[in-house]
Amino acid sequence: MGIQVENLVKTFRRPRHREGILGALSDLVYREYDEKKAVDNISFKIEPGEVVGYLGPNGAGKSTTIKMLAGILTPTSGSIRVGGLIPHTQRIENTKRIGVLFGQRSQLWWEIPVSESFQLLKYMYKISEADFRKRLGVFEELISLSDIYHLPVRILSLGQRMRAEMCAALLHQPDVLYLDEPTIGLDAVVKENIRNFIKQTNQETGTTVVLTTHDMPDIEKLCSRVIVIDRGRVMFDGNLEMLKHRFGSQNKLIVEVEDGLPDPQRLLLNGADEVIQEGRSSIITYDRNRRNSAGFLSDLAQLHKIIDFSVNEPDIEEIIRRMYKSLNQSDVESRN
Ligand SMILES: Nc1ncnc2c1ncn2[C@@H]1O[C@H](COP(=O)(O)OP(=O)(O)OP(=O)(O)O)[C@@H](O)[C@H]1O
Repeated sequence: MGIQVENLVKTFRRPRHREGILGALSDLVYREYDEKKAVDNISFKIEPGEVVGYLGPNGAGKSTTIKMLAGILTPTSGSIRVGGLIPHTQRIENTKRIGVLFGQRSQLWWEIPVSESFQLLKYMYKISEADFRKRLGVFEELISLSDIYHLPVRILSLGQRMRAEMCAALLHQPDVLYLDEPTIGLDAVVKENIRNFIKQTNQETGTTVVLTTHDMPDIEKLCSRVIVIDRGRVMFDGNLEMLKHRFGSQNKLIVEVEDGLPDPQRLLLNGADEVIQEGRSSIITYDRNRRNSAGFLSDLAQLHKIIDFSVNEPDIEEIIRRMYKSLNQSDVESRN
């Protein structure tokens, strides 16, 4: 199922708190409000079966968008179509076709065993006994459920609960899955299990997946495309290769020479963007679209005996960090 979002806006009205006792009394008599545009004219189109990472710094508007896509929040303006439906007006039909997981909040009933939550979901979504059994079998195979199936949710560890939450979100075999921070707070092994589960579900059932995350391996492992937002606006929409090309052209050459340290000024004159010396190593940062490691190495070899060297390309974590930094810089520039 595809998703179409056009000129989406969500403005929140927040009561303004005036300072001091007089301020508090005035607040009681006459409330003033601040407006916050959490989502500011966002448009994108997601094809059926795509796995899209919806990224951005804290407070960028990711959760607000997901809540509008899921029909939990009503947009201030703009339009959303999920498989042709308008989520906030056709809530019931829409809910049947989507699965939602908010990593920070539980969708399961706290006091009752996972198995009974699943029975309730089976009833709510009118899942046949045969389909129910079949899906439990798939979940068991992909993520293993039997160890926690009869335990009440409140006694589950975070990792155990997230396994149950993922299965609960997928029990009715939704066409679209919205995941808000699905791996937050999990240990490395559970994270990897959850990622595999999402990937296999997408591959086997063609479920469209939109996920927000601050976890870079989630993105690398899962997302064929990323949409990056900042202060409610789309800053980048494309595949990871495009993102790497735009923000990941800086390589690091790490060199160790026999006789002391090379002259940083000379390296900077030769086109290095930055030279950091740590112990016996020199870390030379350069833009690989303009320079290459061979150039630096041959120049260094004229004056030094090179003992060791390596070249590091930036990983996705570094690329996103640079992108967020450049978003902040453009903010500072536009304010000046
Ligand atoms: N119910 C609300 N009332 C008022 N303001 C809100 C409400 N929900 C979110 N906001 C504000 O809207 C902005 C976007 O919030 P949102 O939760 O969508 O960000 P986010 O990108 O998901 O952030 P994070 O990565 O920290 O989860 C923030 O400034 C937030 O304070």
